Amino acid sequence: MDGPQSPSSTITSLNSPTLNPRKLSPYPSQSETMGSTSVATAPAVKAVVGDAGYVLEDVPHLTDYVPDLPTFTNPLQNNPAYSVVKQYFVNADDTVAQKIVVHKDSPRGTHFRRAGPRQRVYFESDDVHACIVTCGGLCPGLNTVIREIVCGLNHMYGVKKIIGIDGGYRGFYAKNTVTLTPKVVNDIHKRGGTILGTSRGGHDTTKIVDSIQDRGINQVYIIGGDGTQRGASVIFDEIRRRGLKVAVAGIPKTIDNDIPVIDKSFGFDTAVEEAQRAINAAHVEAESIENGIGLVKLMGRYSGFIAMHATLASRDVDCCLIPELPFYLDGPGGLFEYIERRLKDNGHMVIVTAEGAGQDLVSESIQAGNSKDASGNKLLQDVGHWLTQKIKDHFSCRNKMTINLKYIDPTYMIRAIPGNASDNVYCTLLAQSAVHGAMAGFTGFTVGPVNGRHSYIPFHRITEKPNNVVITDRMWARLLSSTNQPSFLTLKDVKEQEGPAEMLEENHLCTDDRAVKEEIK
Ligand SMILES: Nc1ncnc2c1ncn2[C@@H]1O[C@H](COP(=O)(O)OP(=O)(O)OP(=O)(O)O)[C@@H](O)[C@H]1O
Ligand SMILES: O=P(O)(O)OC[C@H]1O[C@](O)(CO)[C@@H](O)[C@@H]1O
Ligand SMILES: [Mg+2]
Repeated sequence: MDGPQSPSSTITSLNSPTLNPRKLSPYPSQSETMGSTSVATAPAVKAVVGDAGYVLEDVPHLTDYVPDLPTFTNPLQNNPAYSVVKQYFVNADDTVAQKIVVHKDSPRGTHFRRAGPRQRVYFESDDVHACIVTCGGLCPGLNTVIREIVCGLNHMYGVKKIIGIDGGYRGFYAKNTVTLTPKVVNDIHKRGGTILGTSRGGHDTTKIVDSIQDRGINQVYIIGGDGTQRGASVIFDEIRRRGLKVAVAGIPKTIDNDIPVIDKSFGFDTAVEEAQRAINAAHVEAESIENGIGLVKLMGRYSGFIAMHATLASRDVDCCLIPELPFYLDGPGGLFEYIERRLKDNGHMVIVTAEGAGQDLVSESIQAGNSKDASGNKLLQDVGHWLTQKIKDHFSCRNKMTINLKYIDPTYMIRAIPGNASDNVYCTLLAQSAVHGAMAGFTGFTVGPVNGRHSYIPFHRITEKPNNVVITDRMWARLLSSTNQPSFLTLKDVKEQEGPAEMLEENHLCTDDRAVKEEIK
């Protein structure tokens, strides 16, 4: 059987006694979303509950709200490249476990629908009219994802009508579109940025869905971070409310790696690799001069993954500061004391700070306004300049010690480069998984690897909370042991940081989500 739903177990509806979809659902209730026009709507959360605590958090399907849709043979069945591959098509029942470290009696936990091609599709190739949009900040690999969506649609499914939306969400209603063909996108993966342009703000749901409807678009590929996926979720809600046969697929983009559930985001590896160049430069500068300090600022608004991984990779870093780590400057166990000791012991040091680190401290000393960008994200104070000044002031005070501090801010240089080899392969898989999902009629999903297997994840799981570094986790312990920096933590801080035991598990960049487990209890 190859259909949208797993044949096993029960489909949990809005009235399920097992899960409480109102608490899980980011969507308004049916009565809230239904206007005067009456269309069939699917349950806000699709969950299949099985034995031993198994839960499939499924994604919506066009058949949930558009009745009697015909299906077609997947053209890949006759594609010379793919038809020879045994088991190329994904079994309709395949799901991917979010939790892979299990104990004898522990519940099997949350699963997601496995991504990949299905035997039957819900679009005829000639009828597909796809569009691609990129939103939010830049990230290495954006162009690769665009390229591979275009090539995947064209080469695998014979789709010819593909357009690009110019300049993010507002491009749907304020700009002309761009025609995308395999020829147009052939070389773009070698360039940084996005050939489609991007923007923050400008998300007008009604105008966007009007534009989708007016242009006859029936597959929407939305590449962007947490804000973008929130925008994609409300676009999907409106499309479903209007009863349109339009598949909405999100491809998660975030250089900060702050999207939960997925193993890691594309561009992250490239960013960590590129950050090594800045850290090397800081180290060369610092060790060439007496009491040299190299300070490098890396991206990471609320999540310090780039700083943490760049530090671990480099081994030249003596101190890493991230948004998740409360630190302090003065007194025993503080940053100044550590710098002094390190300079006395080693003659030089390298500090890496994520841009979001120490924002509370910076705001205390600089009268911070509450400015936001066009998407409503808080604009951060420059921790790099602030730290530079603070360190210089501290050591020059009463001629304490002569130091030489060099500050390097490579943030935009890192963000603007093309994806590296491994990110390019990763982007290809993301794009192809999104294409397979949309062709198979799935909608309202974000695609991404969960424990190494590409999966379709409902929007609300991606947007409900950010992925953060857990500083009571083993990865941060490795960092502390590599840098020898103070932990800056009191026992009380540790207790507050600690979640249940599973929060302390390692293996993945992403942190586990407890919401559903709480629901199931
Ligand atoms: N809650 C929301 N509802 C609808 N649209 C949103 C929402 N949040 C953000 N958006 C829209 O999504 C787009 C991108 O959002 P944002 O600028 O926050 O970047 P992002 O996708 O989070 O990427 P990144 O933060 O990694 O650069 C913007 O056009 C913004 O208007
Ligand atoms: O200057 P912009 O374009 O607003 O982007 C800066 C932000 O974008 C990010 O790279 C996320 O995409 C953050 O790390 C950073 O704070
Ligand atoms: Mg964001």
